[in-house]
Amino acid sequence: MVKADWNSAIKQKPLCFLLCALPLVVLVEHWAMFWPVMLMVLFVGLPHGLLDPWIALKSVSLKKTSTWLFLLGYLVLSIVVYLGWVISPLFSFVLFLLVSAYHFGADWGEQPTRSRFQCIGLGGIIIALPVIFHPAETMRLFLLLTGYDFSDVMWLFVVWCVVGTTFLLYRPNKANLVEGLLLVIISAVASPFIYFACYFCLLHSYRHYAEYLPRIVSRQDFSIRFVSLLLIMTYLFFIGLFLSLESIGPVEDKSLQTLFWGLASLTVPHMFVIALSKSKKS
Ligand SMILES: CC1=C(/C=C/C(C)=C/C=C/C(C)=C/C=C/C=C(C)/C=C/C=C(C)/C=C/C2=C(C)CCCC2(C)C)C(C)(C)CCC1
Ligand SMILES: [Fe+2]
Repeated sequence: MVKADWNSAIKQKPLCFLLCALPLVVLVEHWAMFWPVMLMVLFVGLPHGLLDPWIALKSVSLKKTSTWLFLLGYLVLSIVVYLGWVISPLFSFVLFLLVSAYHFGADWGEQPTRSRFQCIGLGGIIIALPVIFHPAETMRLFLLLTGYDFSDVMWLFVVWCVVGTTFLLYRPNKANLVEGLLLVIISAVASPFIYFACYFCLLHSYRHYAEYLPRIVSRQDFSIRFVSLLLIMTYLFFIGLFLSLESIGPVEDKSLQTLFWGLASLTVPHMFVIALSKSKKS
């Protein structure tokens, strides 16, 4: 895709999705979009991790691991990350941002074209945009998730975004540039959560399904029943998390806490799997 011309760059499916989302984001009141968008994250974005067992167990390093051992490891790692968040929310949050940036940045290129450091920089653009356009609302969400006020270090996000943009412009890929531009527009007009959902579902998760799903469903070991079981387990995990949280403030805030804490717990094992699959020969 590096040498693609503008014409094919703007015909990429994720770009079409973002273009379709744009009028909705501009025209519909954001409070009215909260629950539909939350459902989109839960039913479109969240399940993209369900392909992880099929991706991981095909990789060279885990080929001989039993499925149950893999699932247990995945679950234990998610719980450890969640407990880390309970013990030290600040440290875990910073780690979550860095790990997410790497995971998101990899959407815009990975080794050998981009180093890990560059991926973290590129992913920083995605994370920093709502901080830049909606500082008060984003700081409120960060406070909700960690109990810490990040207003004094907001400039770090600006620096992160500038570094990421430099990487994006250096050796530019036209599709990535158009995507970046659309994300800037959406982050400027949408609330941070709606912007995140657009990126997470329409771009990140779509790419993941497009890359892995056709190969996986054609395999003999793919089972709809097993995926459904994992999906039910995931929703039970989220429902348990929601019920275990103390209810202070509106139910929307509690749902956002559940969503981001849940995603943070799943991010580390999910990232390991993707890193394994990208480490070639999987
Ligand atoms: C397989 C398996 C399973 C499942 C899994 C899954 C389902 C996964 C998923 C995964 C996933 C699904 C992942 C995700 C990730 C995500 C992320 C990584 C995110 C991030 C985010 C961020 C970073 C954000 C930020 C912010 C905020 C917070 C606020 C507003 C603004 C902003 C946007 C900036 C289970 C456990 C059942 C069991 C075992 C096996
Ligand atoms: Fe992902």
